[in-house]
Amino acid sequence: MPHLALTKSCWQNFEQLEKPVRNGVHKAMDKFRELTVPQLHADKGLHLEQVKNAADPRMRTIRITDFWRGVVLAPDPDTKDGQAGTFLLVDVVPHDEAYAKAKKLLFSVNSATLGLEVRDVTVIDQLTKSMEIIETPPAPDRTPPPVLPRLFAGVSDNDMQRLGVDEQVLQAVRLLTEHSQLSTFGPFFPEDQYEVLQLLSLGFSVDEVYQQVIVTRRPSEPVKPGESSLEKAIVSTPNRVRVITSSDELRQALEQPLIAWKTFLHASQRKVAYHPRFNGPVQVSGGPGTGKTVVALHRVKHLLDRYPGHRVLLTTYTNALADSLQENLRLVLDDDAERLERVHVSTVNRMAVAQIRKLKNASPSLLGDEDDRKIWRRIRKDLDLPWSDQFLVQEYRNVVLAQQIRTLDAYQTADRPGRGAGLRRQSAQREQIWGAIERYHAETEAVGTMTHTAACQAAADIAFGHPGIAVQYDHVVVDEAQDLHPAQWRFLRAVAPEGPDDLFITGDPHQRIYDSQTSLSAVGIKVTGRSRRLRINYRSTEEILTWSTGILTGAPISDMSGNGHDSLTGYRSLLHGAPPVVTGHGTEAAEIDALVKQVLTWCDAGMETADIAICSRFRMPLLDKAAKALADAGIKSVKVDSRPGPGVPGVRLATAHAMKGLEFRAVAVLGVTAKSFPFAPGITAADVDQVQHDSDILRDRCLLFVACTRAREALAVSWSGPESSFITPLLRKQ
Ligand SMILES: Nc1ncnc2c1ncn2[C@@H]1O[C@H](COP(=O)(O)OP(=O)(O)OP(=O)(O)O)[C@@H](O)[C@H]1O
Repeated sequence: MPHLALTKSCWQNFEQLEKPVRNGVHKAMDKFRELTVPQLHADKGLHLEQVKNAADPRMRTIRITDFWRGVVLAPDPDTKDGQAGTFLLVDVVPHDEAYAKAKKLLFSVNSATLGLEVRDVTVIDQLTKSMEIIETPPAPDRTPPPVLPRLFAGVSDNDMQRLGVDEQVLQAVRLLTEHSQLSTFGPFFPEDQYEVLQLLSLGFSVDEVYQQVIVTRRPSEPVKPGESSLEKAIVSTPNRVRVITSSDELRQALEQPLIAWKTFLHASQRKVAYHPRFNGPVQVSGGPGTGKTVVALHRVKHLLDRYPGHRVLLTTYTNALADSLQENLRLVLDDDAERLERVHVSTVNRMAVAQIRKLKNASPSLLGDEDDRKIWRRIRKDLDLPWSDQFLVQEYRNVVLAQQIRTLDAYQTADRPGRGAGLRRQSAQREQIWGAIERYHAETEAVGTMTHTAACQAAADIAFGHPGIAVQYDHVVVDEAQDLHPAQWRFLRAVAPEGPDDLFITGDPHQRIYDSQTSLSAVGIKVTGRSRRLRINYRSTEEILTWSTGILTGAPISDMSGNGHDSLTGYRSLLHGAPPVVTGHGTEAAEIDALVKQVLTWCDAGMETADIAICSRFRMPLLDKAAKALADAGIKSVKVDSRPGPGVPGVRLATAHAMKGLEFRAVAVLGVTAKSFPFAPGITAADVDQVQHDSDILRDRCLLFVACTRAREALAVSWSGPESSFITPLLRKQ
């Protein structure tokens, strides 16, 4: 019997089809599973027919209803698969459109990745011709235009071929002189070839592109003699094609809403998520929206399937993100109770508190940042210390807690990485600070309070000290890892005993928005040789991405392993849309007025209120004013902190910190002023500690970057009065 496969675009369009058409698809698909190829051809209802004058002689159409047709790619006729091979349902469209589409599509097998690819031959030819016309020499009496350097002049035809760029594409590519032309042409090229060209244009060498694209994608087994390369390509392209193996699978698949990330992983995502076994901790990094969370979810699935009976901890940074992970886990595990039961989803802090509660039979009372700072302020004043409250808070958190320093002697000799203000070893200054720390310990212990970070430290001590009592997991998967403090890492290390597939870590150092600079190796987590990077953004348009990435230009970002710097080189999106709306206003009232108009425009364009988020650095006063103005305009709003479920209507209101990990079709970032980004009271003065000052500024820069990169289709950035210095260079470019 023949097999059936569906392309990603066919799936994506299926949801929009009317019920009778969907029923027609089901009926047609049933026949593909029940009949032999000759029977399929003979079936009157199905009307499987070859398309005349098609660019690809294997193109067929099938009848779905009176007016709708399926566009189908038939197996290669001259191979044994011609009789039992895979039919690919490419799209379901009205009759005339189906024939027009079937005529111009050409499927091929990429010579390097061996993946299936498709192109509209006519469009590429037309684009090439239009470029050639521009190049035609001018009349003899006109001055010839300057010869522009070619975009890919440095890449030989042989190398292009080695990377799978074929003749038709190469002919077009050789005419390109600018990146913008590649962005216009690219989406018409076969996907793997476009990806190769994008990376080359971003400055990656031929060998680097070969490693990144070809090696990751090429199937490990070569095409066997007699096997059809088309057939092999169909099964080797899971990021764009889904092969259906049973009638139940088809029915279930078509009935469920399409969740592209569940089915069509990019090769680089699949390779790491479904890697059979890692010998130790793995780190996956990538810019915003590159699918790190998606990969983490698929890894959980893989671990549950590979290790029956094993238990997995899936952690993230905030409760809101943990809720969303739990929800998505249900989807990726198809609601399978047995596997769901073996996964615990929690924030690290919540786990740590549970750990302490288990041992001490009482919950610690947790100190918020503001209350913690008040304690330090009092101690500073009482002891008449020459340092600021902030200096003391940071010294305790980033040196003492980070390195588990428990005695004056240890503090006197400790390195203080990331701290610029010099404190000599064995000095009276360190002794003075230690006095304050002892006082802090005594005060907080007396009333039984601790910060979340201290709770993680205590929980790690319990876990290491009482292994019998501590909860342990066979595997720990960590999302949003960039902000974890060393104490949190130690706790995670304690709950995940060392071994194969012990820790799977995803994060992005460009989104570090808390004051935690951790080196994984310093907390005993060695990822050398097991570090992977994702580069394609699936969330935002290239326009939003380019603008947002500009906020970080020139800012050195240290990587998670602690061994060097991270970069967004090669980070890109395949989506395109309108550029961000970036506007300064004379007054806050004018900014809020413009916001309400913007939200109404987005709603008029068909967005639900829950698809829209409004964000500012702080809740007060802007978000409250925005909520009131929206209410006056009859638009409901709801705070993200109140954890509204996905079905609750209302524009989402969030502080920039609360936007971490979330995404919306449209995002308005308000109050991007010189006073808010950076927020001076939160920045250590340069003359107090230059290193900490730079790190505080960077943290605020990343915060604005995080807020802007939550937008999928539309981003509006606004301020009143002087704008943030982080965006001034971007305004000059506009
Ligand atoms: N292979 C895929 N196919 C389709 N959509 C995808 C794919 N991978 C990720 N996405 C979508 O891209 C968006 C971003 O994914 P995800 O949240 O996993 O990225 P992330 O790297 O964790 O982002 P961030 O670091 O900004 O929080 C989500 O809407 C997700 O569903």
